[in-house]
Formats: sequence, structure tokens, C-alpha cells
Amino acid sequence: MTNACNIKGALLVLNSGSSSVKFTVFQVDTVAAGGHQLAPFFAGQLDGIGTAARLKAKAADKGLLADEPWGHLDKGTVPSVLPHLLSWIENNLPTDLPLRAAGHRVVHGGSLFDKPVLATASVIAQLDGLSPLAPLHQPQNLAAIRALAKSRPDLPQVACFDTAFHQTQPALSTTYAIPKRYTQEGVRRYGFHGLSYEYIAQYLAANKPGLAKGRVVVAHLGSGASLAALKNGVSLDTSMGFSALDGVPMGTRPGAIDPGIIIHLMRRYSLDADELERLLYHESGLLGVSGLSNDMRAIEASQEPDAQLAHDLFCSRVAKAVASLAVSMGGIDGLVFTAGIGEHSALIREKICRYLAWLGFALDPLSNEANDGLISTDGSLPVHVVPTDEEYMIASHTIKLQFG
Ligand SMILES: Nc1ncnc2c1ncn2[C@@H]1O[C@H](COP(=O)(O)OP(=O)(O)O)[C@@H](O)[C@H]1O
Ligand SMILES: CC(=O)OP(=O)(O)O
Ligand SMILES: [Mg+2]
Repeated sequence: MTNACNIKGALLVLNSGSSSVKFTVFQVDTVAAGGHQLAPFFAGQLDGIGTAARLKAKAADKGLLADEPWGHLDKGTVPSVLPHLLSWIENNLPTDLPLRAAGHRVVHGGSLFDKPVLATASVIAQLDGLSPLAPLHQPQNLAAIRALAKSRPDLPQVACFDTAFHQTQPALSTTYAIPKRYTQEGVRRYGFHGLSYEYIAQYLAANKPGLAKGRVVVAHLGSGASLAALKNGVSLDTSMGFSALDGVPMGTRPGAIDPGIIIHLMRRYSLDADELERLLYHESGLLGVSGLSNDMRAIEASQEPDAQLAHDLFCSRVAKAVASLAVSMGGIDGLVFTAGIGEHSALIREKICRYLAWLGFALDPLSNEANDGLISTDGSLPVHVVPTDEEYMIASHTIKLQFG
């Protein structure tokens, strides 16, 4: 790190979705010993793009920077509002903190990318080829890079992949039992949420070194949800596969289902690829089962039997995934909950750990209610709640790649 460039400026991290763009601006300083220090400066999100766009932003000290309708700037797509968002961000930076680089979450790097990469035109073209594998995420991720390249062609942009952290997995984990010719063409398990798992692995190494060396299942439970088996901080297996549809049920995605269902739906209802895509990415999961909502808070608040079923189904499938990943590691030494649901729902964690009591897990009710740190009883295998920070991970990769 001694040859790191001397920089002071701002770094923009973008996580662009179908109707929202989450952003965090970090202040970057070069420290005396070499290397760089990252401090969040402000963060926010522009959501409701295409319906009722609204910008919300807060400074690092939680002071409100914006909470305003943006419908007048919204032409209905993420790229149409991005130049306005970028201007807003730059206008809110002090003059001594110029924007120096941008880092992006890009969901799919396929077999092509096992680490972050400068998003040149040819890289973007290669990543475009992976869009059909992640239709909910990849086109939006790339739209943000393109929009930024248009308004700020001078700004270095780094793509950081959800899939990269899982490239350490053995063939035993990545292979589907299908004809080899398809496997060779890239029809294999990739895994996602890798930036989150990488952050948790680093957090455990720094704060729980004993556990970090062991066999840990991390449950990233958000709108999209997956689990990963980390042995000595390295990804050995994960519940998501070729696309972000596999594994456990999610807000609007079903998780693993019998592929026979797809054949049945095609034959019986003549569903085509676009209709199946809509069904599997937008209409299934918690929303499909409950008929009520994709939001776990609404599911939890409802007394409707179908909402209860959706809740139970989620917990039971997550618990089964924990047990399955323990097999991949030859045992389990601890469990970590993270992301929106994992960090905030004591009831979900309690139900999952009750399913796993036979493995040696038991939660302390008071610690569990606190939503942070160690939440298991003394006699239990350790269970932790660790808030994830994908944005910090992206910023840290971007700095390393761009400035050394
Ligand atoms: N207090 C809470 N109780 C239950 N679920 C919660 C709570 N807070 C947030 N969530 C759930 O977290 C999910 C969003 O998680 P998040 O990690 O932000 O997802 P994403 O980044 O994929 O949009 C939503 O289903 C939301 O309902
Ligand atoms: C890959 C994935 O499911 O991402 P998200 O949780 O952001 O939807
Ligand atoms: Mg997320």
C-alpha cells in the first residue's frame, strides 16, 4: 500500500435496481501510513422511478438532505433520471471534495470476472451478454454505468460483482447434473450476494477470528435472499445458482422449484419465456403465497392464513438451506443473520433457529430482540446478527483497483 496515490475526494457507489437507485458517497483520504480511508459522507435512494419518483438522502450524521418528489424529472426509466441524480449528488459535495471515481454493484459477472474490473465499453458489452441470466438486476446495473459514462466520460467506473466471491467453490458445488455440453457453455451454479458475504467474512475475521476460521453459514435475508457456506472465510457453497431465482423463497421469487413445473406451465397454459420470467421474478415468493405483499413486515403483521403460510415457508426453507450447507462444510460452527429481514426480524430468526435446535442452536430471547451481536444462549452454537454493508465493500474494491 506504500505506493498508493495521494488522493482526497469523493467516491460514488451505485446499486441500481428496476425502479430505484441506491447511492452512497464516501469521502476518501490518503492516510499517513499509505492506503486510503473511507468514511460515508451521505447516502440515499431515488425510488418509485416510473410511478412516483422520490429522492431521499441523509448525511452521515443522519441529518436530512432531501425528501422530495422527483416526478417532474422522471421520464419513466432509470437512465432518464440518472443525470439529474448525478447533478444533485455533485451539487451536494463541497468544492474541496470532487468526485474521483464510481463503483457499481453488478449482479452477474458469469465465469468471465472473478474480481472487480474497470467498466470499459468492451467490459460493458461482455456484461450485457449476461443480462438474460439476471433480468431483474443486470440491465439496470449496466444502465447506471452507461448513464454515468455519458454525463461524466472522464470518471473511472468500477464494476463489482455479486458472483465473484463464489468463484472459489469446487465443481461439486457449482455443477448441475445436466449434460456436460451445457455445463461447458456456462450453465452452472454461480451464486449471488457475494459482496455481502465478503463484507461479513471480513467482519468476522476482524471481530470474531475464532469463528471466522471455522464453518459458518451466513443467511443474507433481504428482498432477494440466499445463504452461503464459508469455511475459513472462503465460499464453499451457496443456495443461489445459475440465476438469482434458486434457493429459498424471496419477496417475489419462488426459490428452488421442481423444473417439471416449468414444463407443465408451458404445455398447460402455453406460457412463453417472457410470461415465465414475469411469474418467477415478479409474482411468486412471499407475494405469490400470501396474495398480500412481498414485504416481510406486511406478512408478519397479517393474521391471514396465507400470510402465515408464506412466513412459515420462508423460515422452514431457510432452515433446510442451513442444514444443507452444513453438509457441504462437514459440520457447522456458527450462523450469521444479515440483510433487511435477517437484521430486523427477531421472529424470523427465532423460528429458523427452532427448526435447527437439533443441530445445537438456541436463541436468547432478549438478545434476539436487540437485533445485534451475539443472540444465542451460552450452551448454543453461536448465532450472530451482523449488519451487512455492500456499499462499503464496493467502495473499498473501487479504491484499490483505481488508486492502489
Ligand atoms: N423490521 C423488519 N421486520 C421484518 N422484515 C423487515 C424489517 N425491516 C425490513 N424488513 C424486510 O427486509 C426486506 C428488504 O431487505 P433489503 O436487504 O433492504 O433488500 P434489498 O436490498 O434486496 O432491497 C423487505 O422484505 C422488508 O420487509
Ligand atoms: C441477487 C439478488 O437477489 O439481489 P437482491 O437481493 O438485491 O435482489
Ligand atoms: Mg440487497
